[in-house]
Amino acid sequence: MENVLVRGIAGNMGKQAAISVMECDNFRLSAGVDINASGKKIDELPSLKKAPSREIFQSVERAIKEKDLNVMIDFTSAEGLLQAAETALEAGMNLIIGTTGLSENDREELAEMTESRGLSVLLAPNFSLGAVLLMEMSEKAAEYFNRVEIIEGHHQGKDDAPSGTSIATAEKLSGCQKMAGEEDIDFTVEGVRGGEVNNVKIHSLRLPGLVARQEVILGGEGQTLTLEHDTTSRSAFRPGIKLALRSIDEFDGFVYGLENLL
Ligand SMILES: NC(=O)C1=CN([C@@H]2O[C@H](COP(=O)(O)OP(=O)(O)OC[C@H]3O[C@@H](n4cnc5c(N)ncnc54)[C@H](OP(=O)(O)O)[C@@H]3O)[C@@H](O)[C@H]2O)C=CC1
Ligand SMILES: O=C(O)C1=N[C@H](C(=O)O)C[C@H](O)C1
Repeated sequence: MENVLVRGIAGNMGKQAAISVMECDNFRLSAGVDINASGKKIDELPSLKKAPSREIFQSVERAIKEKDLNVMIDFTSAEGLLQAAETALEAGMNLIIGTTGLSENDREELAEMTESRGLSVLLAPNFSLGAVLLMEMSEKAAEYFNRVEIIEGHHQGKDDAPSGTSIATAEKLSGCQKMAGEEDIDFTVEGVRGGEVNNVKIHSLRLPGLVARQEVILGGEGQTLTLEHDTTSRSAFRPGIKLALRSIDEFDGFVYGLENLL
């Protein structure tokens, strides 16, 4: 039986991660970490009433002192993530990270600290299988189109933009921009053409009523192709989190993207 710590357990996704652990044989929900909920028990959190009555700690250091832990799942924010990851790796834990907002440098640092300790880390910007398939299909479609742009939409509480998923998608599609380069347009409103990752334009919506969505729109001579994925409930992320848990002992080193486990 492997003991799992969920960091960010009181948040939207921490709860989904906790339920995923409870639904996986051979894994036990042993503890949580969360800034504001520390001192409470997991089963005191709304929507986790059926969870085991285990402690929520203030920090990973504290959790490690009190518990024997094998895996950490992280859904928090980019700030402080590398430090927490290093502490968990130092204690010999494998990591599943869903937190977004990390830079390319952060990813490289994570990869280095993973390899040097011979442990396993999965960093996945999206655990919903549909979103992962959308990325894969977009990459295939991009072979046949000249241009591509991404529109991503999320709830207003999201603290990073553009989304981790859109960044990962743009990184897969950069080869598509055969006619890339600044358009010959007078921009009367600054920023109106969106932001850019690897030459791919990304437009970010933040609106009440949205959970998460992404459109990849490819343009070619006389036609466009639109691939769209909508997450209407965060339960969509659970099958991917469970897949990550069941796979965590089957690979070594740093893996970026759930598609590598499919
Ligand atoms: N990979 C994927 O499939 C998905 C990834 N995400 C990503 O997951 C992350 C979390 O999203 P979401 O659950 O919606 O966010 P929430 O704000 O709902 O949850 C985050 C939780 O983590 C806590 N927290 C933040 N920083 C720390 C810290 N340093 N130590 C301990 N606890 C901390 C927060 O506490 P407090 O509220 O007090 O700050 C909060 O309870 C985001 O980066 C988001 O983009 C989201 C959905 C899917
Ligand atoms: O913050 C969210 O909600 C989500 N974040 C991830 C991202 O940034 O891509 C995944 C999903 O879109 C939900």
